[in-house]
Amino acid sequence: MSKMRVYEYAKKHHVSSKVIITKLEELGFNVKSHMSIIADNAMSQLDRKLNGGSTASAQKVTEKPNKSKAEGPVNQTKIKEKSKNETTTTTRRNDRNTKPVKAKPEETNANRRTSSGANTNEHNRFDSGTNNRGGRRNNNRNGNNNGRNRRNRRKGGMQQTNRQRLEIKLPEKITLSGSLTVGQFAEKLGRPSTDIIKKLMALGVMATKNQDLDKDTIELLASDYGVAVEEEVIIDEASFEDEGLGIDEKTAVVRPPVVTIMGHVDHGKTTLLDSIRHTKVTAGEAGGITQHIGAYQVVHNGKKITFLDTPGHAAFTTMRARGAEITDITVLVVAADDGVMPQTIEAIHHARAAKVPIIVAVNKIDKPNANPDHVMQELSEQGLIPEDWGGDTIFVKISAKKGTGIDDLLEMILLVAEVEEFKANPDKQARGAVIEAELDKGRGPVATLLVQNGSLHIGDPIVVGNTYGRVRAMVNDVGRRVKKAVPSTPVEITGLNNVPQAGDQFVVFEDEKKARQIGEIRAERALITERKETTSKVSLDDLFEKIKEGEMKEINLVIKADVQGSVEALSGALKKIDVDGVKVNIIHAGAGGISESDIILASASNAIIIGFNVRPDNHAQKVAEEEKVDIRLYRVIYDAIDEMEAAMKGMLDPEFKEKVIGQLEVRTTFKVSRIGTIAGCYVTDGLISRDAGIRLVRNGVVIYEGHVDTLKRFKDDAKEVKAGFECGVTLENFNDIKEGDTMEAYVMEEVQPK
Ligand SMILES: Nc1nc2c(ncn2[C@@H]2O[C@H](COP(=O)(O)OP(=O)(O)OP(=O)(O)O)[C@@H](O)[C@H]2O)c(=O)[nH]1
Repeated sequence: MSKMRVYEYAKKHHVSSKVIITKLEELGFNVKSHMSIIADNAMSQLDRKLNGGSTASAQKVTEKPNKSKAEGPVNQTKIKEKSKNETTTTTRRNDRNTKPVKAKPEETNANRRTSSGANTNEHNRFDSGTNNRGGRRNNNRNGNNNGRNRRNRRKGGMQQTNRQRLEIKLPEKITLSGSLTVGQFAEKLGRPSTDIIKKLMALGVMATKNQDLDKDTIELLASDYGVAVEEEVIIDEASFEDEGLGIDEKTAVVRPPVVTIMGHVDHGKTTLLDSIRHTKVTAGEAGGITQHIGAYQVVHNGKKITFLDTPGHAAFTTMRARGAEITDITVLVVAADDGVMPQTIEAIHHARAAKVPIIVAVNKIDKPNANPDHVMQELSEQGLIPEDWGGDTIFVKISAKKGTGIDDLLEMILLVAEVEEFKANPDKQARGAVIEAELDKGRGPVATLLVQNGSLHIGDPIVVGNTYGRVRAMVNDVGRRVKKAVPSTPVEITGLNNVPQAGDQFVVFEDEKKARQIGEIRAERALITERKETTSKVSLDDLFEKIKEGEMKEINLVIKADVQGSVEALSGALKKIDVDGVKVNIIHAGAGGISESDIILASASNAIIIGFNVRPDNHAQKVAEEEKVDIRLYRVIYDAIDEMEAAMKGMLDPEFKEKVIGQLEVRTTFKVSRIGTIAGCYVTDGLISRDAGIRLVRNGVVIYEGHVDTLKRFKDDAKEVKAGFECGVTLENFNDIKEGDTMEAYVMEEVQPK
């Protein structure tokens, strides 16, 4: 029996949720709301109570025996219901004759087949004529010769029709996209519609020629004729992201690896990129190295490596958030004099979420206080164990500033590339992603593309994100005009009708007309999507639906908390939740406020953010809204765990949701002996009201949560103060307010269940 919520059950039985809640309470079950799931034992008792002892479906059948005549598409559920219906009726008759008949329709048919002795043809399993006769035979067995004669006459006629039908050859397979009407299905089979209608009747479904059949029913009927059903593959060329890069393993050849450099602030990412570029880009190339197109290629030992010239994980994950997976290898730069820092860990999590191998570059080894062993030790704790210590992570000691170890690093990148075997088909039409794009005053839209498969040529008709055009000019990373770009090559192109976005994907089409058509469709779709503000991102509210529909087997979480201890406690507890075999997967956990980087990571990995005693800053909040990332904030660890578990079980209480109504900055404070600390605030966004809930935030961490005690405009009490105005605020039982703190005003709003 599948799980059902109270309202679903009520709907099924055409009564109000209240009736069901009352009945459940009468049965001694505690029901929270109409959203509550009915336990299996409760459901069976409820079924009995509602139906006076019979099952729910039997009751329904008794009341409405001809429900199948109702309009609407025929589907398997209806058939199953009808089969039950049929069965119930038969059982009753047989009860009277004290001859019980097996319940399942197949078995009834099997009986019929055996008793008729002749027809073992699978194709006629559901033949309505025979099936009805089966029922009649039971009734007529007590010596009704008229019935038998009639049956024999019909049987003769039937055999003749079957012979005629055999002459019309059935197709081996039929194709379908979505549903078909009875008439269309019959036409595909080369059979009269009446045949199909009869078969449906045998299944207890009354259908007309124009009635829609769903896919399952079509498959069922077709298999009865021994005909296979194939889904028609409609290639939506405008949704090329779904097609992947189209790499053909058989003809694929090795391509250069694409490398991204990540690491903590000031650990030397830019210096390393510059150092590689200076030492490796051949001097004397036209344009030299003045050109910057967001990526460059170097040659080491005769082999090419492509570097993305935008250090930092923000760029990396923004790409991923847009669906582009372009990095093959991550070089994690860690300064030997500083060791593992928060962004080092973040970078590890970003790379892991993207399933990209990591090479560690221990930088600044020229410094007197450099301690590479310490870095190795710290990274081992993060699961990156050096090869020297028995692990499988490559560590290279470098000085980006002095150029030490750069060759070793490149050597190692090539080694990883060799092991991973990055391949592409240079002979295909090009596909890839946008690294950067901008509007150039003179040249119009300019985009740096990374060719990921195939080769890009001058003149190629192209669709890039929601833009299109023809590759007018193509320039490589050293400023040279080129006619062709093979896989893993970054090139800057002109000729697009608009500016695409970083991370957008591109595809070359056979002709310009097609490219234009596809580009326009995509632009239009993007506009509609933007208008609808639709999102496929997961939120705690819709988690259960996704689990139920089998869409989710893993729930990705980003956890942020005020201190490391809470991070560990919360991560540990959340990881243990296991509902319906769905696993909680923590892709990043760290101490500190919720930053834009957290949001982008969550967006790229379709994760929910769990914040404990922390808040997103204003910018992060805006990005979260844009990216539709669900942020859940808690002050009690158990609330977080309970809510996550409830959401996974579909029991999330949807009644109230917090709505932030305003943001305030504390600009000064006054201490008044009898009153306490008065915060002189400026409302930066929205408003604050007298009855609002307040959160006091210091450096991204929630210091206080409670209520406004007094709210004043100058000396007068105020009901609310809007953005752009100053006010005096005191908080209930709290005085530790400091200049520079921020306040978040919120109210609780009732949410209508979906
Ligand atoms: N001694 C020494 N200094 C280095 C080395 N690599 C980088 N630095 C210095 O470290 C500082 C930061 O280097 P950057 O390359 O800007 O670091 P980054 O990681 O790109 O920094 P952000 O862009 O701010 O994230 C600069 O002053 C560099 O000169 C090195 O190998 N040795």
